[in-house]
Amino acid sequence: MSLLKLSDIHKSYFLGKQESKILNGINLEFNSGEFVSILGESGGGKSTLMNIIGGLDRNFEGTVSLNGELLDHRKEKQLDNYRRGTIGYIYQSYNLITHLTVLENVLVSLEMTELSRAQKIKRAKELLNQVGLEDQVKKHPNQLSGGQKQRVAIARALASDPDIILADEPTGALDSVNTQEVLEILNKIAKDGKLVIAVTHSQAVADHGTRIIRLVDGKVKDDEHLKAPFDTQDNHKRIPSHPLPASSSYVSAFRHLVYNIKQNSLIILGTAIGIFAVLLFSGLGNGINSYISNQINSLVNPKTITVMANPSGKKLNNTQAQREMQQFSQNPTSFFISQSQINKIKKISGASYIQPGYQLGAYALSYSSKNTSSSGIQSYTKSYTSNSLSKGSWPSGNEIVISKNQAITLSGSSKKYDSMIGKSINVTINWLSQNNTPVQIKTSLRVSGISDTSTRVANQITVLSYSKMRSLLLAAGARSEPNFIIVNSKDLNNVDNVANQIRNQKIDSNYAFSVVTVGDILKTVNNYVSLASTVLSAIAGISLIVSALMIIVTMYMSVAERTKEIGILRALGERRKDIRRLFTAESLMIGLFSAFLGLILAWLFSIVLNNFVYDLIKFDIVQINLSNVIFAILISLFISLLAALLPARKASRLNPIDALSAD
Ligand SMILES: Nc1ncnc2c1ncn2[C@@H]1O[C@H](COP(=O)(O)OP(=O)(O)OP(=O)(O)O)[C@@H](O)[C@H]1O
Repeated sequence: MSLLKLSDIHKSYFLGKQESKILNGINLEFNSGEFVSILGESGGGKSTLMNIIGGLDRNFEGTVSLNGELLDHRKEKQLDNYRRGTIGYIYQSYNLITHLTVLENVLVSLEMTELSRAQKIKRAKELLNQVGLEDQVKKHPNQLSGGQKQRVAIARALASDPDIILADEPTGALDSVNTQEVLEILNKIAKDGKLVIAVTHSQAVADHGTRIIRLVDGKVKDDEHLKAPFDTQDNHKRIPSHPLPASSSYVSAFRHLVYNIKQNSLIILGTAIGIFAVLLFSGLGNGINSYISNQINSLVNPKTITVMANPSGKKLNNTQAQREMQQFSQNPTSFFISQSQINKIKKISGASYIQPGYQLGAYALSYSSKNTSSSGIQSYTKSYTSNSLSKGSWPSGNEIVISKNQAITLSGSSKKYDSMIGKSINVTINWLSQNNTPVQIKTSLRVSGISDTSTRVANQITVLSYSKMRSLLLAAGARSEPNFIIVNSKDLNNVDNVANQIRNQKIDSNYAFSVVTVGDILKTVNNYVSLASTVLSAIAGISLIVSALMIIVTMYMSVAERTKEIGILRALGERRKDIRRLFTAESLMIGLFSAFLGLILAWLFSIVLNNFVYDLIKFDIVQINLSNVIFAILISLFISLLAALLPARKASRLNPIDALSAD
C-alpha cells in the first residue's frame, strides 16, 4: 500500500463563467523514502497540485488517500489534523514569520506536538543544528541570507516530524552553493524515510532525486524512476500532534503585542485615559456621597424619624413628603398636630420614644444694641447629636442655644463669640394667636450653648426646650399645638419599617402623616450625586467608544499586515479557531493592560487629590471601591473583545492559499 495516492484529480479555475482546466485527471502513488521532483511548464498546475496534496485546497475533484485511507476534504477538522501531523511545507519565498526569531519560527510548528516545553526547545535547536544554523537562533528572518532562511523553513517543516515534505521550488531563489546544500538536506530527509515531493523548473535539481514526474496539459506525461526509493525502516517513534493549545495563542499574541509596542502603547494609553476618567468620576461620586452621609449622620441622629401633619391626605413617598413639608412656612395652620394624632403614633411598634416639637416663624435676637433675625426657631429634640453643639450645653428651663453666626453678631467678635454663653439675650418670636392672627412672644433667655453650623447642612440651629417654648406660647395666648413629632426607632435597621407604619396611618380615611427619615434625606441627596457621577462617567465612557474604534482599526490593519502569517499558520495546521483566538487574545491583552494602566492612573490621581482636599474638609473625597475596579476591568475587556470580533472573524475566514500568496 502506498503512503500517498492521488486518484483522478481534476481542478479548474473559473474567471466568470469561463473555465480554465488546470489539472486533468492526475493519478499518482508515492512512497516513503522517495525524493520526487515535479517538472512542468510555468502555469502548468504544479503549485495547484501541491496545495491539493498539502490539504490547503479543498475545491477539486478526485481523491487523496493516505496509507489507504481516503481524506475527506469536506471535513475541515480532518484536514487540519492532516496538515498538522503529516505535512511539512517548504516554500520558494521561505514564508517565515518576520516578528519571530529563528528559534520561535521552528517552535511554532512544535507548539502543536505533545512534547514538553524543554523537549520542544531541544528539538528545535537540534533541527537548526542539522541545517547549520545553531548560532543564528536568536536572529530575526530579516537578518538572514536567502539560503539561511530556506534552511530555517526546512527545520520548521521537519519540526513536527511529518511523513511528507512538500517543497515548492525550494531552490528557486538560491545561488548554486546554497542550492547544492539544500538539495543535500532534502536528500537526507528522504534517506531518513520521509516522502519528499519538490516542484522545480530545473532539470539539474530534478536529477538529484529518486523520481521525476513531468506534467503537461494538466496530465502526467512522464513518470521516471531514477533510482530506487531509500530504505525505510519505520521503527522510529512518531511525535504525536495535537491542536494548538490556547496558552500558545496567548503567548504568540503577547509576542506580537510587544513586537508592535509603539503602536499598541498609544492605543493602551488612549483606552487607559478613558478608564481612568470613568474610575475617577465613580470614585468622586462615592466620596461625595459618603461625605454627605457622614456630615448628616454626625449632626442628626440616624434613628430619628421626623413626622409632620399631611394636609394633602394622600400617601406620600419620601420625595413628595419632603416637598409637602416645605409648604409649612406658607401655611403653618394646617400643620398643627392634634392629641389624637399623637396617640395614633404612640401605638406604633418599634419606636422607643416619641417627642412632640415646635418649629415657629420669624424671630429676632438682641443683646446690648446688637440684633439678628432669622426664621424657624425650634424646640430641642433628641434628633440633634452632640456634634451639632460646638460649645456649652443644650437648653433647659430659661435657656437658649444660638448658632455660631448669631453669637458672632451678638458678641461683635468672630473670635470671642463664646463669651455669649451665660449672657441673657432678648428673644422675640412671631407666631399665631388662637384666631390665627399674628402674635409676638417676647422673653429674655440665657445662652446655654452655641450650635455648630460650619458644615452648612443646617443654616441656623436656634433652640430652646420644648417645655419653655410651650409655656411661652400659652402665656402669650398663642396656638400651642406641636407641629412636628420626632419618633425614635429602637433599632437602626428598623427605621424604614417604623417610618412606613407611620406613613400608612389613616385618620378619616386620609393618610395622616408625612414622614422623613435621615436615610430618606440621604437617599435624595445621594440620588442626585449618583446621577451626576453617572452622567460624568458616561461622558468619560464616550472616550471608550473612540478607544474601541482605535482597536478595531488597529486589528484590521494587523490582519492585513499579517495575512501571509495567517496563511503560514493555517498551512502548519492551525485551525480557524486558533487564528481567531490569536487576534482576540491580542485585543484582550490591550484591554487588560489599558485597565491596569487606567487603574494605576486613577489610584495615583486619587492620592494626590485626596491629599489636597483632605486639608480642606478632613475627608477622602475620591473613594474608588472594589466594584468600581471590577467594573473598569470588565468594561475594558468587553470593549476590546467587541473590537476584536470582526477583525478576528475576518482573519479566521481567510482562504489559506490566498493568504499565503499575499504580498
Ligand atoms: N486563484 C486562482 N484563480 C484563477 N486562476 C489561478 C488561481 N491560482 C492559479 N491560477 C492559474 O492556474 C494556473 C496554474 O497555476 P500554478 O501556480 O499551479 O502553476 P505552476 O505550475 O506552479 O506555475 P509556476 O511554475 O510558474 O509556479 C495558472 O495559469 C494560474 O494563472
